[in-house]
Amino acid sequence: MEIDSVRVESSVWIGNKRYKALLSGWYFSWTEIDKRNRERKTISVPVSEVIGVKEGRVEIQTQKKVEDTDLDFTLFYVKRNGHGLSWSLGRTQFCCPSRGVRDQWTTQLRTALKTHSPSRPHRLLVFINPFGGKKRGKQIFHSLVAPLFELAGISSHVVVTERANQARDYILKKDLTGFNGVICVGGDGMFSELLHGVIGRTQQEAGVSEHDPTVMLQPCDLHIGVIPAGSTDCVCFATMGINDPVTSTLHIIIGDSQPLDVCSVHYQNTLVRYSVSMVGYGFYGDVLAESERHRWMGPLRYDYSGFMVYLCNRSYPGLVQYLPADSHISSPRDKTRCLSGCRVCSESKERLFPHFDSSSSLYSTNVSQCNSELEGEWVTIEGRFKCVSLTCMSSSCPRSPEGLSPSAHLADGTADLIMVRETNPLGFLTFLHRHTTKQDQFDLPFVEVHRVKAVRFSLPPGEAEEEEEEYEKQADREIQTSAERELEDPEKLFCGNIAGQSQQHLAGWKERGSETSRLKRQGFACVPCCTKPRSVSVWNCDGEILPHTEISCRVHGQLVRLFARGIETSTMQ
Ligand SMILES: CCCCCCCCCCCCC/C=C/[C@@H](O)[C@H](COP(=O)(O)O)NC(=O)CCCCC
Ligand SMILES: Nc1ncnc2c1ncn2[C@@H]1O[C@H](COP(=O)(O)OP(=O)(O)O)[C@@H](O)[C@H]1O
Ligand SMILES: [Ca+2]
Repeated sequence: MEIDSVRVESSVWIGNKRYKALLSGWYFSWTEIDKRNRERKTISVPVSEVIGVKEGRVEIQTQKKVEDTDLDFTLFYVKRNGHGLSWSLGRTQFCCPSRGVRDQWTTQLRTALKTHSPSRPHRLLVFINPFGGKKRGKQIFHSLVAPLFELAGISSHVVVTERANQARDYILKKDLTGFNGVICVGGDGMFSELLHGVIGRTQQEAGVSEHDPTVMLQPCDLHIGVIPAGSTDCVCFATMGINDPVTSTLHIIIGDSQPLDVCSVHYQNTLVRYSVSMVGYGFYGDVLAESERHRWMGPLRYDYSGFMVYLCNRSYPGLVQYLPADSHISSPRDKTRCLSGCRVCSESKERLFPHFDSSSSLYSTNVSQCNSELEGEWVTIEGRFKCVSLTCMSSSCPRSPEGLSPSAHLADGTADLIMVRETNPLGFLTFLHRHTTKQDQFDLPFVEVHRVKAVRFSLPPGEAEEEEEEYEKQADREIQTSAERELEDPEKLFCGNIAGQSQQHLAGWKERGSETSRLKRQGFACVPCCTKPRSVSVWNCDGEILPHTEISCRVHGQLVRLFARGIETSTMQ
């Protein structure tokens, strides 16, 4: 074996073939040597993508040695499948000429791993929503995720949630010392809980008021990981290009880091919620409100409700004001894509954090800095809309592989405002259908899209009071909705599949249900489709119904970090 400060090299065997193994700089590679000593095919793995090195011949699932030998070691690494977005665990067994050489390889590889991957997590806090999506969260974690964490030497503390907001409250209140990240196994709603916990805690610790809509929020260090097990899984899909638990787990293990823009939603001077995917009024709000009554359908509830709400053919009056972003940097119709290593996003960092103090890793929360982000001329648009949506990222998901706004950026400090004016049913169907194809959904006469830093929505003066009064009356008659009736008989929520679930689980759902009915009493939530005229819709904020109609939204560039790297272009091994 040859070792110098930058290279380690030796002959090894894989099966009955001889190879030259080489560790050089950032890469470990092995090249087949044929019988005439000529070099053949090389496989090269970046050290940063090595998952683990084990002595002996080790199986993936059991991690047990299948044969006790002093000469072998097994390398586990990231393997790209298909177009490269889907990752799986690669495994290669190497046989060395002597035990000494084997021990040197394992030592050198482990040292290289520490040097080249300093930001890997060692301890993670994991929250599993047992009821998200198709209710397979626990199974996904224990069969696919936990064995990989163990292989990579990551320890985890697992909390299976028993009620809504348990994960958020845990992050806000408990001691998180020693954790390098928080992970959710669930959908966008579960991600949103972690988002609120992490942002809230960071602001508490930094002494920043989340309610002040003009304040510069403190960016969060604690990384968030998403193992998709929900209904839409938009956050996962839009940051990785795929919804696959193993791919997500591998991104977490290697400590990938992707900054993400977050939109804060305020009602007057109170923070209502944060959003990363969609704040949507009109169609998307109505779909969500309708879908809550059909939760028992699982992910299909959105397709069913989408169809029902489409048939209602509603449009709503509104006054939209927005603060445009710098159109010289990028535009929602520039046909570009935010991909891994995106130039627009990396160049945004300096603009977003001009006073970053690298010695303390703190960002000055100077209000004047923040106000400079809020400088510019507001634009006002009034009309009747089928929907008004704001998205900080593309919001691509399996239902819409290109997303709500295909050219939006994950971390540029802007969001895209999409306004779809009142149109005929066929026109709106064309708009919706284009979300499922590569056709431009903005190339329609009744659609407007703008890249923005902030948005305000209100009901047009005059019309507002009259219509809200009428809506309040309608909503009062709807207090006893079918959702409530289902909650009185919670087994229906789970489609009869309730055996073995604790009362506490039901209480969690009940808490959500009573929140929904409280909103209904206030006249904010949806009433059964099509039966009555309505002039006020609701806001869908990452899958939660907001309790206010008149809101203001502001984008906070790169506020949180995910264990992800953005969507990679094809990089086959
Ligand atoms: C004729 C075909 C029409 C197809 C229309 C497709 C449009 C899809 C746009 C999807 C945007 C998704 C934005 C993400 C929203 C999620 O945060 C939210 C909650 O997800 P989860 O917690 O996983 O349940 N999902 C939704 O609001 C569902 C919207 C579905 C609209 C049809
Ligand atoms: N144990 C639980 N019981 C009831 N609700 C829960 C529980 N754990 C999490 N939740 C809530 O369920 C909502 C939906 O969860 P999510 O994982 O996003 O699934 P889905 O994608 O199917 O909507 C989230 O908003 C979360 O707050
Ligand atoms: Ca953005």
